[in-house]
Amino acid sequence: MTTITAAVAGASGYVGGEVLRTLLAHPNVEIGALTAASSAGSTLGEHQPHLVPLADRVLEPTTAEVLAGHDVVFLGLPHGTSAAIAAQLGDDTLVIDCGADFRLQSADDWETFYGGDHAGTWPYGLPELPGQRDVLAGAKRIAVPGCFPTASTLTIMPALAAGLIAPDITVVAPTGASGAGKSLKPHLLGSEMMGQASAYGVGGVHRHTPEIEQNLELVSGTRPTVSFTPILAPMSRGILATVSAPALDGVTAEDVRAAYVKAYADEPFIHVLPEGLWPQTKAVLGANMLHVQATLDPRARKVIAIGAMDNLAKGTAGGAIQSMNIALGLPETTGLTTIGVAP
Ligand SMILES: NC(=O)C1=CN([C@@H]2O[C@H](COP(=O)(O)OP(=O)(O)OC[C@H]3O[C@@H](n4cnc5c(N)ncnc54)[C@H](OP(=O)(O)O)[C@@H]3O)[C@@H](O)[C@H]2O)C=CC1
Ligand SMILES: CC(=O)N[C@@H](CCC(=O)OP(=O)(O)O)C(=O)O
Repeated sequence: MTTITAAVAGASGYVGGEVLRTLLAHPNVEIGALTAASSAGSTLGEHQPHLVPLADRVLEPTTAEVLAGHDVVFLGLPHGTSAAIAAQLGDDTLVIDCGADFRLQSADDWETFYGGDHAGTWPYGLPELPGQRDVLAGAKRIAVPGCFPTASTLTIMPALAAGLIAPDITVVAPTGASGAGKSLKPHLLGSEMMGQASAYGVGGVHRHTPEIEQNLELVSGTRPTVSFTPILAPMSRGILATVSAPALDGVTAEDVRAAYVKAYADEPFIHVLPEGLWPQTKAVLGANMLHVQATLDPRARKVIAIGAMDNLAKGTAGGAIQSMNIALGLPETTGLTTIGVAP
């Protein structure tokens, strides 16, 4: 059996932790160096108590010297820090960046939504996009999508691809606190977020907006308008992407259902729910899985699609390992579970 060595930078963070949890179940992977910043020198168990098999491993500083020599390096680092590290890792290493630095194709979009210089564009790790598995096969650099772009794109993609909707898409998406990472932020204190839901990034300013548009342009050939509103909900993990768009003349609920069933019939990590059932975030917790359902609102003449996904699993670590499998020529589903944790 092929054995792959994998290092994880940012191992003390939420993404690093979920990458490691997933890699521990991967039959081909041997876990190598684990790195962090302020936590270097401490053990992984101090930060990730659930990762018992790695509890005694000591976190090293995040340097190219420590990360070199592995087949795969996962970067779970803050925005803006990946490019310098990646530039020092040779083309014989597969570098998988879970941050945003290499996701966008347009330097203008980067400047508008992130500011500063655009580091570049890497093969985009969303295998379900048209033609993307070919792009990822043999890739040596992969940009893991943002969590909202994965959920939103996959939730509306079949309706757009089948020509059922106008390119005027609205996304409203409750999400859990883990999406913001581990570092202390006042609005994520339990006293602030327990028992309430609150919108943020309102008015087309959230940085995932151009990424969703970029993905959907690949689907339909023209760039749609996306109005995206995220909502912080009192949960740890999860996204419930609620996506709507005007239905074109003559489109029926049966057309919508048929488009989703057909589009995702062979996708191992997307489950179209039986008619009448709607996605729930708990059903996909810890799973590399999107649950999706769609219908027509006949009075408003809108297609309504809802997708549930774990932001850290299919939304980051699971998606990253799915793309890794494709890049390395392994079966795409290796080491990935589709079974959630509920209630
Ligand atoms: N959370 C999520 O749902 C998702 C996150 N992402 C992206 O993944 C990346 C990591 O996110 P997340 O795990 O949530 O964040 P966390 O804040 O939980 O973890 C950040 C990690 O990066 C390390 N780190 C911090 N500063 C530096 C630095 N200057 N150089 C090297 N390492 C550093 C931290 O180490 P230490 O503990 O020692 O400070 C920690 O291990 C981000 O780019 C984020 O945008 C992508 C998709 C979803
Ligand atoms: C609750 C919360 O703050 N969620 C994050 C999710 C983004 C994310 O994790 O993706 P990136 O890799 O692009 O940072 C946010 O909206 O910014």
